[in-house]
Amino acid sequence: MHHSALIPSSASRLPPIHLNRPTRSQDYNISLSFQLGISSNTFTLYLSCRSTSLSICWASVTENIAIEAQNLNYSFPTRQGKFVPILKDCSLRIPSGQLWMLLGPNGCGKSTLLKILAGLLNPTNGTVLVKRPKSFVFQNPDHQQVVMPTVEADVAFGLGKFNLTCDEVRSRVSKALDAVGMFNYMQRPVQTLSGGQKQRVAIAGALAEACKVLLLDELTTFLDESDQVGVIKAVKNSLQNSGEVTALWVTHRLEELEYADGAIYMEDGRVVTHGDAASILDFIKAKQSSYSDQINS
Ligand SMILES: Nc1ncnc2c1ncn2[C@@H]1O[C@H](COP(=O)(O)OP(=O)(O)OP(=O)(O)O)[C@@H](O)[C@H]1O
Repeated sequence: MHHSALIPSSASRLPPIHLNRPTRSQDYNISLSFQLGISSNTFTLYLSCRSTSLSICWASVTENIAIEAQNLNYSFPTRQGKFVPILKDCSLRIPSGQLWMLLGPNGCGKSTLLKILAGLLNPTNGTVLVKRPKSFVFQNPDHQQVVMPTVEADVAFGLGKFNLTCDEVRSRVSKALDAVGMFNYMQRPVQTLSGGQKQRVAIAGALAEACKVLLLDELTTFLDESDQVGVIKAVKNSLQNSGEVTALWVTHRLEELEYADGAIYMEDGRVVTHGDAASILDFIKAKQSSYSDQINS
């Protein structure tokens, strides 16, 4: 892979710095990224090394990109000491304030990619930039962050790490529960909620912590249709209210694409295509119909 693939075209490139030739004879690439909290902007330092020269450039990651991955690879180590490739050269870009979906057949690597974006797994190589704070919400509502006796206490629980007054905590909890349509459930014991309501409370917890990116792993898998629609509308509503929260939603359900701004379609560890939701829906439908034609012929 040529080093220029790692460098955004908008980057202002500095003159190359020449280094001694590496001891190994083949060309190789290095890409490193740093997130610096300089005012409201995020800056990335890209280092690209090819054989005898190292070129360095600063790229300002524009405010309107919330999630960016470049040439991500991930392999699982086996007990025999071998590596099984799971993600292969995945690149994607998601603008701020949008709801994107991640789709693909079972085992294609969606959850693995989401966990890398969440920082729960480290990629074997490649770069990842995700705006912070970011929150990962799990698939099964009974296995996740919901731990306190009432809905209000549960959402307030995560705010303990901030130095907030009681009024600030109350205000954040109310706003977050309102955004997901759970304001009237504030005093309900968590265990009396439906699966979808628990998911909405978990999302409210992330919103109360002022998260900028929500990473949502197949939230609707165990939900019935009305809970499913309730959760997805809650996410959409939260994004619209804040204007700056971005969500990436892993799903198998094509009908959920109607709520999305954009989507990524994966197969066998690769990002096959990504773009606006309508185009991805057309792409998947065309694939499905050519598959049925093959079966019926
Ligand atoms: N801990 C692990 N060790 C070894 N292989 C794993 C591990 N976790 C996942 N895999 C493999 O990695 C591949 C991708 O898994 P992943 O869960 O990311 O896929 P997915 O697209 O989310 O699947 P699904 O839609 O079924 O949830 C699969 O082949 C899976 O078997």
